[in-house]
Amino acid sequence: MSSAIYPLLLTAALCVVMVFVLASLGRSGIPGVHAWALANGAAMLSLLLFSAVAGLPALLAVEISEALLGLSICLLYDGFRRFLGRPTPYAVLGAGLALMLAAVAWFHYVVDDPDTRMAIASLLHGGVCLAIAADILRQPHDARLAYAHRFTATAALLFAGGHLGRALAHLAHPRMLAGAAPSLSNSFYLALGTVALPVLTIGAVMMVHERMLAQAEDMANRDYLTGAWNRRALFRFADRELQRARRTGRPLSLLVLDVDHFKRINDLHGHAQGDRVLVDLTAQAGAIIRRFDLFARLGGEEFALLLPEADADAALHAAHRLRQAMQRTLPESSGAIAYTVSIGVATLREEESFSALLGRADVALYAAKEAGRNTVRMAEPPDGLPQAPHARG
Ligand SMILES: Nc1nc2c(ncn2[C@@H]2O[C@H](COP(=O)(O)OP(=O)(O)OP(=O)(O)O)[C@@H](O)[C@H]2O)c(=O)[nH]1
Repeated sequence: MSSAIYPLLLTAALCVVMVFVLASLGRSGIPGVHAWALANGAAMLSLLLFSAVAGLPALLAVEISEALLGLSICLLYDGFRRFLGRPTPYAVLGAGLALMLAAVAWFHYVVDDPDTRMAIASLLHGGVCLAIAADILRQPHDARLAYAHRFTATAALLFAGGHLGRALAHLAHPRMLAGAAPSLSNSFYLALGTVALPVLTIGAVMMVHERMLAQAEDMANRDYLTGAWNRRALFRFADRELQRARRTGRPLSLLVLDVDHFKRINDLHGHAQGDRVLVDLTAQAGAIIRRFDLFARLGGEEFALLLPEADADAALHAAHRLRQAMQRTLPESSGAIAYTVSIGVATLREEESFSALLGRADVALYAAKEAGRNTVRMAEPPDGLPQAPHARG
């Protein structure tokens, strides 16, 4: 048995392990997992055929094994496209695979030229690896997913470069890589060709894990109905911001807002329409707030907006903008749904806890309700300064 067979068998075994790993992620419902498992299955069969080459008919040893290996890289690509939420260009992939197989058969039966055969197969693999890297790099993603994305894109780029280099080497130096004696370049290209699929599958599994972690984090920190941060996330974020404000001496403000006569909206239009108001209000806030502000649902129809680096004037300005943006009428078949909000504003005092700040913002909200609703009220200012203006509009 040639020593070149061992890496092939080892990689085939790795592909089997990858199928089991991916099967364990099947329940996650994350798109792409099944395609990646099929890719590893196809690669495993192909590698077994390649390693049994001496005892096989030529068609199985060359065309079928190349077809399975080509199919495996195309399935891998399909998995990444599904994962990234993009349609797979099946026609292009199918045409590429068919062309590669036709060329392989030509350079097998018409002109027996193993170098050109290998170069053509490497071109397909290199091209697909390049497409995988480009798709991952192009996809905008959450910072929490950056590590696995970077790992996989870099690996795909390296494999693309390796495959393309291998194709050139076969074309430029026929027979250089086909010798039985294991030269450095021979071993390098063999290793490269065989480990690409398991390594890219490991990248895919890392990407799935990171996405699942981010989803679990969102489930723990986000409000299910509106997608706003929840009370738990607000308190954790506030704790960090409070410490930062103390350390840097920068201001920190909090807005508490509540939908006016929300019970009436529910009674008049139904609970589902009430929910719609809460979702709409969250979207309005999302369009206004800064990247580092945190908008959270405290519960029911009450929300909070934490404004790092905002003093009383800036917070009041933000509150007026929000109040205006949330004076809305939503079209509905049973009659338009009009809603408004009242807002209480407080700016952090020295040595004040977040609960105390929230309490003062709540008192200011109550004052806004008392003043007739659809208005903004400021909590009593820090250190006995005069009351900030709180005109409607
Ligand atoms: N649709 C919907 N209603 C909710 C939700 N959570 C709480 N509510 C309702 O919100 C209403 C709050 O009513 P109240 O606390 O009386 O306040 P309000 O009618 O908004 O009156 P003011 O705040 O004084 O202007 C109650 O009827 C709750 O059932 C929710 O997630 N969806």
